[in-house]
Amino acid sequence: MALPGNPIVVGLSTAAALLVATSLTMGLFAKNQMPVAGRNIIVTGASQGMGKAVALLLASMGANVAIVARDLKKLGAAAEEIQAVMTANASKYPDQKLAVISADLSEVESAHRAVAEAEAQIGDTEILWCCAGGANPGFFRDYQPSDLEWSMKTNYWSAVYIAHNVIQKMTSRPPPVQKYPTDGNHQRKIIFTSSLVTFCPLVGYSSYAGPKAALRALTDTLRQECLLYDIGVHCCCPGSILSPGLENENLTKPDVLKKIEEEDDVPQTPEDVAKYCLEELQRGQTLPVSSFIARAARSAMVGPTPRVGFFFETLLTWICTIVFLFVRRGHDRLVLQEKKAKGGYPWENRQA
Ligand SMILES: NC(=O)C1=CN([C@@H]2O[C@H](COP(=O)(O)OP(=O)(O)OC[C@H]3O[C@@H](n4cnc5c(N)ncnc54)[C@H](OP(=O)(O)O)[C@@H]3O)[C@@H](O)[C@H]2O)C=CC1
Ligand SMILES: CCCCCCCCCCCCCCCC(=O)[C@@H](N)CO
Repeated sequence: MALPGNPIVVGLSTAAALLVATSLTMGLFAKNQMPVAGRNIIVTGASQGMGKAVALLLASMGANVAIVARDLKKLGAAAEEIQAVMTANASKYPDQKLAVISADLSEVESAHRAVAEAEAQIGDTEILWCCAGGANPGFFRDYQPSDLEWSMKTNYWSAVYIAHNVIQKMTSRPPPVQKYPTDGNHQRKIIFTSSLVTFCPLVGYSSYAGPKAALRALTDTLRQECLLYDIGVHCCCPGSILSPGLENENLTKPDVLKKIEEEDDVPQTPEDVAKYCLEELQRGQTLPVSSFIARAARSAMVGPTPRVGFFFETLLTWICTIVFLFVRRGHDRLVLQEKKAKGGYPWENRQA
């Protein structure tokens, strides 16, 4: 037979072919899909937690940054840290700009004002990264209607009003000339922040999972429309972040949810979340995650959303679809234990 007989040659060429195939699918040879140096970026929720870490990271890489949140005192403290990073950068990236904007983004007029002020100070928006959000965990039956509305405003409208305004502005003018051109993709971008909860809804997050899943659905839909405008649309889905927001929500978090989170999730620092989400964005991932657990959950829930690293991600999809059956049953079991601890259904012998 005329097959290449030498096993070393066969072995080496197979290995080389596999390496090239995986490297291509894993995006190793791919271009940077999100260069940030010299670009104008609005970061919302940037006075603390993940948003502040994102703003600091982008500033350290040479971006012009506009930070938006409500409380001016917290904004001022964050601005000092960001300004220090920019000052240290001055020789590499001269004239880096920082804008500090106080606005309640859940109000449409304030959201529009925030964009106008940001653009007056740092220039036309090239990237909007929405981090503002927060959770008020509890049981659905115990919420007031206003609690449910609060979550929708805080997580959904605070991102949608500003993104809508920025997209209208972006599509009415051509992309700007790059101050630091690279061979990467300088496409403009909208980035939302959802949560791992959008892949694995959990007891206690009934007010939060809806708006966060809505952001993911919006991302998929808007990504498709934005092919018309060459604007990228992405939605970060991190697990627990060691932020002031998490400390605060833990004060009212149901015990059963705390238990699930302690067992299944390892909280990350805001800095790690910012770093890994940015790496995923630079690889072009539509739903960036920052931990393996979130990546596993995403793979089971990715559906038609584009994925980077198709072969590996699809293999993970097959495995995690099965694993998820057991994970969910484990969570259900913890909920049933909670029912027992509480003395049955609420209308029976209920203690709490
Ligand atoms: N912490 C976690 O465990 C996880 C969080 N997430 C999500 O990641 C994002 C960041 O979370 P985290 O780091 O905990 O954030 P924090 O809760 O610590 O901070 C929230 C930020 O958003 C701002 N903000 C809140 N509401 C508004 C509003 N209406 N208008 C303008 N700014 C607002 C806050 O400032 P101010 O109050 O002054 O307005 C603050 O800067 C959120 O979207 C969150 O849902 C996702 C997964 C896990
Ligand atoms: C295939 C296997 C997948 C397994 C997945 C199991 C995940 C369970 C852990 C859930 C952690 C919740 C993190 C998000 C919290 C959040 O968004 C709030 N803290 C907001 O502030």
